[in-house]
Amino acid sequence: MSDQHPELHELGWSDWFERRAECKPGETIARVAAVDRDQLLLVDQNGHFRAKLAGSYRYRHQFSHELPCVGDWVCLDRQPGDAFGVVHAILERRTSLRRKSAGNATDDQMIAANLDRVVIVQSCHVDFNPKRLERYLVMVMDGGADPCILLTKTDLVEPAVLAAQLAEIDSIGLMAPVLTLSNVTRDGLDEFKRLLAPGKTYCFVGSSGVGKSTLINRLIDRERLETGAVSGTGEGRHTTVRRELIRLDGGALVIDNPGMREFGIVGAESGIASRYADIADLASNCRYRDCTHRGEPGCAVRGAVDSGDISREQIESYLKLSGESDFHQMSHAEKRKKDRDFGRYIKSVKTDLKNRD
Ligand SMILES: Nc1nc2c(ncn2[C@@H]2O[C@H](COP(=O)(O)OP(=O)(O)OP(=O)(O)O)[C@@H](O)[C@H]2O)c(=O)[nH]1
Ligand SMILES: [Zn+2]
Repeated sequence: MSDQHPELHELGWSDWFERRAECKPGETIARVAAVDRDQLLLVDQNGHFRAKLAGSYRYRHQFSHELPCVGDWVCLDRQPGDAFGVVHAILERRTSLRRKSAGNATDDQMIAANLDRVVIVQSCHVDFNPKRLERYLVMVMDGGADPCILLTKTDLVEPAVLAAQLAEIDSIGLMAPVLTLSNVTRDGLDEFKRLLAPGKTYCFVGSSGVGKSTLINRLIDRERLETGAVSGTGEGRHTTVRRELIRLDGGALVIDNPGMREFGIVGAESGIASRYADIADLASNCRYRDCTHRGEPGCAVRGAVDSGDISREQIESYLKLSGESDFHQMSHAEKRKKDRDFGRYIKSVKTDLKNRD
């Protein structure tokens, strides 16, 4: 299909969405920049504007994960002169970050959608905790986004301490990039900025106090954060909405909202880890010891996909998480070691999740 929305690429649009856009004639596409109760702040090639969800959409979609969240792409109706656009559809999400509900997956709370990379931030000073890092990793991968690990406050520890932490992360054997920086000395800041590609969407998760806001303020100039709010009058109510989807000078998009801050603190994610553990168990039944689960005969993992026991998405994120995309390039001994390490890793995450509450 030809690209019908070149002007949206700076906002994160891609062929993936183009193939799934099912807008009716006359409807346009925009991205959700913030959600404020029943009002949406949208952005398209012409700038920011307000919108509401069509009553019919609300009627047909009652689960919380079906409601728009920041980062979503929507189809809307907006006549010239209208104060509000009317949103009729939300495009399929390529990735998401969601807070798992204790009960049904349909009650999951969406935090943000269509993130390309989630930066998991820990301070190397007092916050460093590999177990927590692993939990974040599993949650990020479960939503389909690529993770990246960032250690902040390098100015507060001796180089040897930092080196030991990096070695510990390395021993987990994940393929996610690991970066370090100090918001104070700005050491590592330029390297980190190089990771941010134009038209890609990023967000930052991690415990309170690790330096997420400080870093985001370094990336955006402060002024834009404060004047980023858009005022408007909605049915007699005067409100101000702070933009949560921010475009950096280099063209990368950053989502920053309060939900991010709480992400990972809430429990009940053990379902995810046990799902991965199930796949790891299955893999031990594959005919070939070094099966990559990418089409070998006698593959138990593919078998489970074919019979519908596990979804293709789960397998994809499992393969990503286990780093098995690089698997076939390893020697036999390396593969054996990796299998063992990953099995152990998954078990530790699972145990850790169990022990948490
Ligand atoms: N020494 C040092 N201090 C830092 C660094 N980055 C942030 N800080 C300080 O750490 C404190 C917390 O930083 P924030 O940016 O507010 O942390 P946060 O992750 O946004 O925290 P929440 O908003 O609660 O999620 C502030 O006092 C910062 O000045 C760093 O690289 N080195
Ligand atoms: Zn297999």
